[in-house]
Amino acid sequence: MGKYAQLVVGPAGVGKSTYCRRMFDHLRDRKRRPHIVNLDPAVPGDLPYESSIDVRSLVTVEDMMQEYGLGPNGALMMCLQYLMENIAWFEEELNDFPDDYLIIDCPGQIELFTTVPFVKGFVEMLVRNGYHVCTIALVDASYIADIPRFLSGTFVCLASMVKLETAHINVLSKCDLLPGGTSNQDLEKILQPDGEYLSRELDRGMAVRRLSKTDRFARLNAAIGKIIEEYSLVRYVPLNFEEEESVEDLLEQIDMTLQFGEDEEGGREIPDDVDPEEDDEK
Ligand SMILES: Nc1nc2c(ncn2[C@@H]2O[C@H](COP(=O)(O)OP(=O)(O)OP(=O)(O)O)[C@@H](O)[C@H]2O)c(=O)[nH]1
Repeated sequence: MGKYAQLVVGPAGVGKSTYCRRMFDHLRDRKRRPHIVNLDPAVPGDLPYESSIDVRSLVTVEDMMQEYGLGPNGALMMCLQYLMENIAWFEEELNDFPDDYLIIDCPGQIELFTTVPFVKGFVEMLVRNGYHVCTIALVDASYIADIPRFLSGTFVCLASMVKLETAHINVLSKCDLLPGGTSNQDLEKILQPDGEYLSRELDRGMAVRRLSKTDRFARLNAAIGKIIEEYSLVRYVPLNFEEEESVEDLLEQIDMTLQFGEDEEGGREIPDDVDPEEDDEK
């Protein structure tokens, strides 16, 4: 049986902790063995879930602020550097979890996934320890009402995809909050991005913000739409925790991405009514 990890990333308030808690329940109901890891040393007080590993047992932002007189962002960087220097501590904690499934709640600061090397180093440590890692990048569904905002969220996802080099799934979080009038057609333009629609919306956004649209910007907007559509760089999975089917779909995609179940010795159970040999012949 393999070892799996979901690295849950996204800006502050996008729903990472909620995702971890709800994903934990779903995985446990499916007889997996999930563990939540809190990787954010800045969380004050109690976590909204029961964690199996909490980086705050090693170091906290508050400790670093007091010890070095740093502000919160500098202290966060210092904490993660400290974690990487003491990664043996984390690996020791992991030793208790053979064959298990980690759900890792990450801090929301974007620079951790774009410029500084800590999270990449952390992923490499997991891989070294036999984990198959999938990054789950969350973007708030409310962003789709404002395409320039949505695209900036999308480029953040893209940056973490390029930087972390793991299997990667973009998730549109909080879909239960989408306005009632949102049609499947509207949503489809986002989930399977329509380049022309995106560049048109970028042009429109500039007009609304009274920005002067030079040819150069027009070409840039067109190029952004094209990159996202033609190179299939970004696909989103909508997630609505109020709908069981939505969570099932996401889990299926994660399983496929992590190639869960390909290994005969473990992974997803094959339903009783399916003959694997017959299936192979198809
Ligand atoms: N309706 C709805 N609300 C959600 C959902 N996910 C999160 N929220 C709410 O959004 C707020 C932020 O959620 P968190 O899970 O704390 O977000 P986070 O990304 O962990 O936030 P930070 O830890 O600050 O980075 C909370 O009030 C949640 O209750 C969701 O799927 N649906």
